[in-house]
Parts: sequence; C-alpha cells; structure tokens
Amino acid sequence: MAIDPCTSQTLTAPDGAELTVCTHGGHVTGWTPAGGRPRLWLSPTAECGPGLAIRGGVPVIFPQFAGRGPLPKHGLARNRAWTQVEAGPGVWSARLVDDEETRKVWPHAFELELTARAQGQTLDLELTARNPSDETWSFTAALHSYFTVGDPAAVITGLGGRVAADSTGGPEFVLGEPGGAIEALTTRDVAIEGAGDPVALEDPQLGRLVVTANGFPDRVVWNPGAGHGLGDVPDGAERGWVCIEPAVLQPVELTPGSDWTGSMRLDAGGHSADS
Ligand SMILES: O=P(O)(O)OC[C@H]1O[C@H](O)[C@H](O)[C@@H](O)[C@@H]1O
Repeated sequence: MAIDPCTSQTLTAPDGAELTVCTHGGHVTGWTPAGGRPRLWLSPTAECGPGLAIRGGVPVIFPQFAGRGPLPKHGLARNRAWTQVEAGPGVWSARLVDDEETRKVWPHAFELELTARAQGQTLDLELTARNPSDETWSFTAALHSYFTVGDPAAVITGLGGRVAADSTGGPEFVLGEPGGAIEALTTRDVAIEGAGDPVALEDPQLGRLVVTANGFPDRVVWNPGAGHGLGDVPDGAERGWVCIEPAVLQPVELTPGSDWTGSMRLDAGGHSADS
C-alpha cells in the first residue's frame, strides 16, 4: 500500500523509545527517548507537500547547504517524497533517487538513504550518498536538527572559544569563551568548521542532550530570534527550540560508483533534569 508522504508514523522500540517519521523529505519529525520527554521540536504550523520543507524535526540537507551554491536553498532532498525502505520497532529507513524532477534542479544521478534508530536514550541517524553515474559530482550536507528548548536558561556546551562565521558568510570571530557555554536562545546563525565532539544542549528542564557525529565535521547553530518572519513558525515559538546541525560544509567529491556516509547520535542519557 502506498504511504502518503505527509502522513506521520510513530515507531515504538521495545523499550518505549519513540521515533516519528514521514517519507516527505526522509524526515524524522519526532523522537522521545525511553521514559523521557520529546526532544525534537516540530512547528505547530509546519507545512508538508511537494516543494515544501517541514519546519522542525531533522530535515535532510543535500546536495547543498543553505545558499552555498547555485541550487535552491538547502538543495533538493527536504522538499520531495522519499520511498520507505524499512519500518520496524524504533527503526526506519527511506531512500531518494534522482528522477526527471531532481535532474531539473541538479543534473546528476544519485542515491540517498537515511536510516534512523531510536533505542533507550539514543537516536542514531545515518545518511548515505551514492554516485551511480559515470561522472564525479560533489555535495555539501547536514542533518538540520531542531531541538526542543524547555527553559530559557538552556545553554550549548562544546563550542565556546571556537572560530565561527556567520553561516551566510562574513568575517570569522570567536564564539563565546574557551570552554564556556553559549546561550541556546540567543539570535544567531553561525557555522563552526571542524567543531569536534561532543556538543551538548544543557537544559534545566529537559536535561542534557549530547550531539556527536561522524562524517559531519562542522556544526551550524541557528535560532532566528524574534521578528523572524518565517511563515511556518508562530511569533514567539522560536523560544522553544534551537538548531544544532551536524554538517559537512566543504564539498565532498564522489567519484563514479563511490559512496559517503555521515551519522549523528543524540544521547539524552547524560544527566537528567531530575537527577
Ligand atoms: O528557512 P530555511 O530555508 O529552512 O533555513 C533555515 C536556516 O538553515 C540554516 O540553519 C542556515 O544556517 C540558516 O541561514 C537558515 O536560515
């Protein structure tokens, strides 16, 4: 039976961890660790459909991050229907391959697969890109994760003292104090190349969420702040989330027949807000 790309499915692991997904965009829209509270933010006014990108969860950015190239912003993967490959308890995977429509935007043959697994206190996402064509192409990518913020005092650790730049370009600067935390809800849109692990969102209400990644060496931190003008984010709702985005911002070259894999682990099992 064909799945409506915009219909959500919730896949519950045996230990109670919950993963919510939809095939539009190959999108994880929700995650609740076992016995915990939801940790991914999804806009109450998110839109879904051909050409639209769901606001929240984990949009897959491929083959271009933001406006860093000639393609539409954030590329082509997030705003079209993928095909489900597997759906099981806490586990899901989906695939996107090129077709006539994608080749109008980006004239290459490609295969993209996202696998998600929720188990206990962790969520693992793995993105694989393959080049089945006979020409080399390159891409940038990100797992553009929207994390719920439950307390305005929430901070991000692991990035203080790093060299950053406005994600849309501009001079480099040092982010916060070395070893220090930065406020989660400050208006910012910064890229930190070669950021290293771990980065954590420390939220007095929700607890600690550790973000680690392989194959995504860079991190983008984004909160648009008040007066954002985003049609799919109600005024004030930007105080309920921050994006911490594992990304690969320098183009990766894929030769014919080769592939690339990047992964992200979210771990809510550090210190809970109640402990
Ligand atoms: O509004 P979107 O197209 O989803 O982009 C949302 C945001 O994505 C990233 O975080 C970029 O760094 C931002 O510059 C951009 O505004």
